[in-house]
Amino acid sequence: MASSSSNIHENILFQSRSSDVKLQIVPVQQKKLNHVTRREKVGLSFSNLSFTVKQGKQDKVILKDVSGRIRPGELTAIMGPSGAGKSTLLNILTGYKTEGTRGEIMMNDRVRNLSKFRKLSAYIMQDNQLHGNLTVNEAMNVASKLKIGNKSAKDRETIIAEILDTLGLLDHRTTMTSGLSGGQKKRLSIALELVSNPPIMFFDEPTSGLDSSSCFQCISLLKTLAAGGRTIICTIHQPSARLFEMFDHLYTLADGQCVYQGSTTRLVEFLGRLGLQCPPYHNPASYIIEVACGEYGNHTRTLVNAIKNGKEDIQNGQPLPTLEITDGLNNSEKFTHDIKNTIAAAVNKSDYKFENEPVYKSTTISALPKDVVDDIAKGDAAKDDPEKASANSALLGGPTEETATKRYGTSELDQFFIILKRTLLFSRRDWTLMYLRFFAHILVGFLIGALYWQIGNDGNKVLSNLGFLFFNMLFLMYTSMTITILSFPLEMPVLLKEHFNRWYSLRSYYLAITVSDMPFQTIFCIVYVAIVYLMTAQPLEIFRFGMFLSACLLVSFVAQSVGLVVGAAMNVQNGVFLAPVMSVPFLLFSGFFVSFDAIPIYLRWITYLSYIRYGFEGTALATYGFDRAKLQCFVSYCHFKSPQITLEELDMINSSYLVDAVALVAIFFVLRIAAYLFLKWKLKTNR
Ligand SMILES: Nc1ncnc2c1ncn2[C@@H]1O[C@H](COP(=O)(O)OP(=O)(O)OP(=O)(O)O)[C@@H](O)[C@H]1O
Repeated sequence: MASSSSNIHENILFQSRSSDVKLQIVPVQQKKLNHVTRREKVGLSFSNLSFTVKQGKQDKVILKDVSGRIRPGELTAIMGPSGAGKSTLLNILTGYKTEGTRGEIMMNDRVRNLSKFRKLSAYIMQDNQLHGNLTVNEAMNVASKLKIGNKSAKDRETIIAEILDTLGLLDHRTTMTSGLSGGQKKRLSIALELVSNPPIMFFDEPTSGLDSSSCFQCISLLKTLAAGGRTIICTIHQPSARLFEMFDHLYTLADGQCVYQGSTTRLVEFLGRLGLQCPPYHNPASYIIEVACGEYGNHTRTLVNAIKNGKEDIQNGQPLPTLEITDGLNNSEKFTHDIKNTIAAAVNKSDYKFENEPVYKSTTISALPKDVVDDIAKGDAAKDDPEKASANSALLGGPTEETATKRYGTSELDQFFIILKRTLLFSRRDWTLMYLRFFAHILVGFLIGALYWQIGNDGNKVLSNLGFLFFNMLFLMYTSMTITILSFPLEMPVLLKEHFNRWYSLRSYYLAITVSDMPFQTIFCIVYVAIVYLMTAQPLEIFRFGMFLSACLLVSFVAQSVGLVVGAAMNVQNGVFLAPVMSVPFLLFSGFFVSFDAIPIYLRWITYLSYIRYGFEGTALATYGFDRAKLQCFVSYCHFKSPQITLEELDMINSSYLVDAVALVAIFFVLRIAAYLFLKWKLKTNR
């Protein structure tokens, strides 16, 4: 009976939704990850973990001295009412949150080295964070090149096929990520991380937004991953009874304290001992949440004391803890004292072990496919024998030299090229980023060309021509800046996830995105400048055109850098408002509205910061400088017939094009470095 149910589960798990009808006739295939890199098993324990945030002048304690233990080969659920601290605990365990945290986190019974831990773990966040403009295959290729770039292309291909097959995504290889269903996106997020076969995986609400069937598929998948020897931890709100029984281990929080830790099958018994009888046919998962919410009276302290705030771990076959009579307060102070002594002894001896050694057994094991059960059994049997273990399990095996020493799966130079290629690929597919921008440049180019038609050599229309030069700056500034402000913050969540999961360094990423848009921006700018330059009849001399174009290009690159700084420092809403507002002084002090001499001395410094001024001056010098011959005059008197007079009026007679160009290059570099620093800061503070 159990075996047939497991077959059905497996079928449901690995068939696409559209092929439900074939469910009964497709033979069950053994789906195992045989080619992924073998990694060591990771067990995690924590003791007296507290998390405090500042709220105004006061400290708010969110986690209160909780302890716990999470074993490899088990699927662990962190449950609790809303606001109990589930996400906070998960974020601390992943290493995503470090500030404001107190307490010990141990990895395989040794004090955790966060850097080493991050190499072994993967954090799959709630909102999937995928690039919509890549196909499943492309996304997998990028992940594999970044994470296991040392393997041959053929090996990577095999691993990708194996993972996609196992996760039921093989038929969707060519589907765009944006076209996947919620459950498929979740599976793709898992597949991307599975490439490097992390022994410990964290999931923040993996079932949120999924229908009940997809929830079941998702949890079944996590169960299968756990059965392979991995440590799987996820937060979950309130699973159905069917989902709940798939978890091996339950960690329940209420008001920042642990109210239950142990096997899911012992929960009802544990609560019963404390006089909290779960009604028959009532979902135990709902019942513990109701108890934690205080629907049956305030039992939080009793539960916290009974489970010793997570120090007790109720496993199958282990006696339930006896309820200690206390003064009614939780025992955390006593525990803190105890554990500090234990840790101090451990640091001296380096052999710290948790109170209760794990009893590694799952009562829901019969719900799993047979090969998975075999794996668990082998893992169990080989537990005390590392050699046996590495031979038997898909996951086991000590860390290789590589995983032990290298921070990333590939060199930073390779990372740069892989990210560059990926960015170019989805830029090419991004309608707004590419085609709309291209059409906007052409359209505005022709409009401006028509408006200022053939005025460039007319001595009577010099002021209008200066207006044209200024408008060029305005247009190039806004288009380059706003597109970056709009698109860059959208990248942030993906960057946060990938960078946290050690796909690449921030340096490689930043360099790649810095370089990636330049070719497109250059082409758009050349097309625009060529159109307006010819239509407005500016001097037809190659060197003047070259200088004019260079000044325009530099201004658009600088404006793009401003967009990057704003995009890195704030969200889209604030950026879209603030960036244009902040640009106003630069426009005012560009030299077009007020000449330099007319500006009050105490405000002149702003002109030195105005990149628009350097751009405007550069194009004006390219147009009227370098001994340009007198303009034509079609009326009786043209005041600006001589280009010299125009430059004198603009206070540019002694200006140097070279100085303008160097200033623009310098501002460009300063802004790019500033954007990098903002990004670095944001990656830190966003956690
Ligand atoms: N940075 C912070 N500043 C202030 N309060 C915070 C901060 N982070 C978390 N909290 C508070 O801590 C409590 C626990 O938050 P957490 O997100 O961990 O809860 P949760 O159990 O995951 O809730 P939910 O199920 O609703 O997501 C909440 O009351 C939350 O408002």
